[in-house]
Amino acid sequence: MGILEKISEIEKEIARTQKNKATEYHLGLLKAKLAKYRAQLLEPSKSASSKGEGFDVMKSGDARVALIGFPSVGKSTFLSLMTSTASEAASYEFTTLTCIPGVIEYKGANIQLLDLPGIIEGAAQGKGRGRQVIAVARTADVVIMMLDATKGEVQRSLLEKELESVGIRLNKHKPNIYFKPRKGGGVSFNSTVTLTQCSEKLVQLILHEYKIFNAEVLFREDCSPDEFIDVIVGNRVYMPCLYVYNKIDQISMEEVDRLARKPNSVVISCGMKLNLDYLLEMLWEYLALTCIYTKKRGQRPDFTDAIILRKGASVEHVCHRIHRSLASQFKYALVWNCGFNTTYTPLPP
Ligand SMILES: Nc1nc2c(ncn2[C@@H]2O[C@H](COP(=O)(O)OP(=O)(O)OP(=O)(O)O)[C@@H](O)[C@H]2O)c(=O)[nH]1
Ligand SMILES: [K+]
Ligand SMILES: [Mg+2]
Repeated sequence: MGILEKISEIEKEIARTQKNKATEYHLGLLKAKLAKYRAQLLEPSKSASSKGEGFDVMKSGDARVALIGFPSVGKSTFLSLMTSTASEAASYEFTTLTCIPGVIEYKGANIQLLDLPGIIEGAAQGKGRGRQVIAVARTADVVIMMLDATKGEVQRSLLEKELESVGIRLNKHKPNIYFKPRKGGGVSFNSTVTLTQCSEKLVQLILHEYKIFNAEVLFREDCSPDEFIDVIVGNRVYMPCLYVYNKIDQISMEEVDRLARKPNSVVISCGMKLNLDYLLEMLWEYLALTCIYTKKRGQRPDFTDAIILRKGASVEHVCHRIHRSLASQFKYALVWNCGFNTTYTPLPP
């Protein structure tokens, strides 16, 4: 049996297994198996053709945003609107076949925007250019999931499922579980909170499935078995995602209103250039970038030249951006109106 068949067998079994106390362990085990097969599926295949030409775009600028969506939702139209790069747009599906980079200049930052081919159901298993697209998505700082406002919600959940199945976690934080395999001593299990979804026995079972017999596990949060598996597997990507509903020129005001109220969502029309400014504001927020301006003694700051860093960056990060020798000679900094961490925390080596 091929991996795909095994995956589908397990998925079917999970679907037909009733969720209750008696089946809890069985389900946990199935999920662990499922995650294992998916991981195998994602291992780069030996044949060179799967790599796909036209997808290895260099990272550049201060941040990277990937455009993910079904065909013909308006991704290329959006790239051409927001950047000085033109990406061919047309009414037929799969107009775009490679990764097309553009740059959005905003608040002095250069944000790399990547137009990508449309993806469809089954993308994660290699349908269309799904795998290449998803591989690019993993390298982004934020994903814009572009949706056609005239089409149903099913698009959104299908794409979420595709990304989920390859270990991309949208708008979720890393589960707060301490996990450390060790040489001996069995599994030591502890939790600082009451657990309603996992138990020591279930954790043991899942670990055994991964052939881990010695480890330290500490739950600091009431996590689910899936979240625990994510921690064991380890290569998950936790990524902010903005759901962008395009083509609102085609739907009623009531419908626009309904979509706009959904969490993490923005409504736009590329055709009529509606709400694009607001989308940029939201994107900026999701990228969590901050502008730092330097000033000379007795002079006003130079607001035309910002140092762009992630929120949470330290003064040391700023030093490194200015000159790599600055941090070692650094004595103190005067910081105004800061959205960033002013304590001096040495960078990891
Ligand atoms: N009505 C309307 N049509 C739009 C809007 N934005 C894009 N379109 C149209 O939608 C069609 C598809 O646009 P593309 O930009 O090619 O879509 P895409 O997502 O890049 O498509 P693929 O590259 O094939 O995946 C084109 O005919 C566009 O003119 C919009 O806001 N409103
Ligand atoms: K198209
Ligand atoms: Mg396109």
